[in-house]
Amino acid sequence: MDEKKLLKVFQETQKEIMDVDELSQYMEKEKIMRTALWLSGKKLVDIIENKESIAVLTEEGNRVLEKGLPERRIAKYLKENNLNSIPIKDLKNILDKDEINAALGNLKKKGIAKIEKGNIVFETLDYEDEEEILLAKIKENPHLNSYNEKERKIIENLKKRGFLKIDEEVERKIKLTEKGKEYIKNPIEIKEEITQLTREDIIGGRWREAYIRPYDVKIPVEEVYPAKMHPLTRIIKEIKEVLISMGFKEIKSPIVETEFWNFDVLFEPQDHPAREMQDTFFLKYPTEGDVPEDLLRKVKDIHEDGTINGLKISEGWKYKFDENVSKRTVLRTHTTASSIRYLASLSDEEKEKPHKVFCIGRVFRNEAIDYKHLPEFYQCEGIIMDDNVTFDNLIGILKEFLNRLGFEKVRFRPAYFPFTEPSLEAEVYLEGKGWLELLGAGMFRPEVLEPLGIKKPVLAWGIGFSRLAMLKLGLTDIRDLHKNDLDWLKRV
Ligand SMILES: N[C@@H](Cc1ccccc1)C(=O)O
Repeated sequence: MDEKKLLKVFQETQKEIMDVDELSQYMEKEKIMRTALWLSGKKLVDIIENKESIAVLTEEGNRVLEKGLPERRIAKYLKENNLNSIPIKDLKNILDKDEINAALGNLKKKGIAKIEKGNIVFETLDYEDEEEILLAKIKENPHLNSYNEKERKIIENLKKRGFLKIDEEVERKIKLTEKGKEYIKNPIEIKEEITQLTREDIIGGRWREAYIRPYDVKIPVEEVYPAKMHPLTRIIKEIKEVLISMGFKEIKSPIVETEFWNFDVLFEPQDHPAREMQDTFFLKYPTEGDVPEDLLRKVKDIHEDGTINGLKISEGWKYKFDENVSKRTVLRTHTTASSIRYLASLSDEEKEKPHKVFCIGRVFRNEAIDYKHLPEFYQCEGIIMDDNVTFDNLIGILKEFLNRLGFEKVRFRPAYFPFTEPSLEAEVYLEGKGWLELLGAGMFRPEVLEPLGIKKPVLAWGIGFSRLAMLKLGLTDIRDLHKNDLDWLKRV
């Protein structure tokens, strides 16, 4: 209906081309462009855009218009006080500090006053100032192309002085095409139109007579940015949904961890290089954490000589285990600490049942910050405990998991972790980037499971989640994940 209305305006005014201002006498302004776009899609009109520079007075410029330029304010002051000169040092009573220098310079440049022995001496107090005149003119007519060269120079100066800024304005005209001209030769009948079908329309039968307007989803509209979750939160949610749909249950564990849970229980020897300063954040407060004594003894035996309750199951690491090291506190370096805490928490009865759990959380490593390293990042970790689960099952599950996260090509290669055997690393293929390492996995070693009294095999995997988030969001710098750049957040 609006389209017909607009064409009817052309028909009645017998004009061929009209701008938005003219048309707004006949139609609401917001509707004009939308309607014109629709008509131009039907080749009935052309939209002609004209970019034009306009000068807009700044807040300061408006003030000047009201009170005069700083140099004028000096002149006014002198006039009111029947003077024709003033010491420079007294200017601070009339002007702001930052106006003084410019005012002095301009008085001299414009030949309005001279400076003699620290005094400003005016030739005349009633002078015309081109800058003031032009400022007033621009307020009336901001279109730059209506000013001549000399005026433009002045405008340039007003801009430098901060009284104006130059903006670009797009002027749009709507012009009938040949097809449009043909169309308006015939009478235009405007029928009642339904844009939103209501219950009353349906019951009352109005739908039968009125024209029901179809949607045109191609009409450009202003972009809107609805409120949304941070992309990282969104991906965490997505991963959780995938894992929950695969039958996993979520677990959590503390960020401040003892070396015992972060390393010892995982059969990482106490002199393992990963514990060294460069990787682990050791905490000053609290210095020590609680460690279950019974388990501590078992873990100590396994580390020292590979025995469990006096039974030798492994070579062990053959060194002197230090219980004080176990109690030291660290920021957890991996979420495997959560998995192992979960296994240790199972009662005898629960140990008879199968378990599938996962944990997503922050982990910390003392690494130099660069495009792919942050000292704090996310990991997502999962375990499956059940009779007869095998390494093949692990590969199958990981393939499924990675596929569901949107990675189609996945490959595995052997790897080493102190707590799993066999171990593997999974890589995913990304178009244009090649193979990228994404996760580590394996079957917990007997040295890990036996002290916990777990007899069933346990599959475990840990995924570098921040990395995954980067890949999914198409970022090349991990720092961008946390920069909270609003433009990026709006779009992503
Ligand atoms: N925790 C290991 C990943 C891993 C988890 C579970 C099993 C094997 C490996 C890491 O941080 O790199």
